[in-house]
Amino acid sequence: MKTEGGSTDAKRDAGERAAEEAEDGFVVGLGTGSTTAHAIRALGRAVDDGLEIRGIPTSFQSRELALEVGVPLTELDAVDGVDLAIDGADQVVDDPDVTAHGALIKGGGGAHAREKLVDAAADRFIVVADPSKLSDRLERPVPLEVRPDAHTVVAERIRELDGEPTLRDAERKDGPVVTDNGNLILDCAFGPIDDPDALATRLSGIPGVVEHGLFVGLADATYVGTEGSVEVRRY
Ligand SMILES: O=C(CO)[C@H](O)[C@H](O)COP(=O)(O)O
Repeated sequence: MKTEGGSTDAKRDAGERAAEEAEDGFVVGLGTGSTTAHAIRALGRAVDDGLEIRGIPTSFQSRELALEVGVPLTELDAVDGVDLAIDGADQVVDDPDVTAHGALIKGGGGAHAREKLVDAAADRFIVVADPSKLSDRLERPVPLEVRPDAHTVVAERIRELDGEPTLRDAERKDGPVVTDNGNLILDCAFGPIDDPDALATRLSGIPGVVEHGLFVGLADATYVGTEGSVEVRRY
């Protein structure tokens, strides 16, 4: 379930601007997706120019790209902390008048379990986005990474919460998407989500759910590329 739309230039502007926040000695969380890929490429160029960082990939995709562009890698359990995480989002609440301002839906690439681990561990978590991701509330389906043997019982619990679960199908492979962790993805439509924090708590409590794609209270800022400039939302 990749987010559709969004200009490449806007994504590049956001990603490259966020990469400028990395400093010598930083451990940097490397998110997943097309917007973050611009940040990883910019970090690779900065490393070529002498910046000394280590990256923690959040997916097979971000690991491969980091290796390709020369960002030295480490692991979450091999470092004392994460200084900065840069990651994309599928939807971002952009309304300073609501408590959910800055809450996210992630997992369009099925990488949200590792992304949440790394983003939550970071001293500073910057979301990179183009304007198509901004919304006054979260309403896209929420991806749930679920254990393969649990997908039918989790789907039933989602229906009890008035959600509509859909097992994510793979493209160019018969059957479902299998995550980097060997699990399945249920995309769960709840309609407009008035209280993401409350829904996040309920989803976390369902046995068999490895991780859900609601990121509430985690982001420190969103860098929004607007084709030529970058608007910064701080939380
Ligand atoms: O959460 C994610 C992957 O699980 C991505 O960050 C999210 O889907 C945004 O991707 P893109 O920058 O390609 O629009």
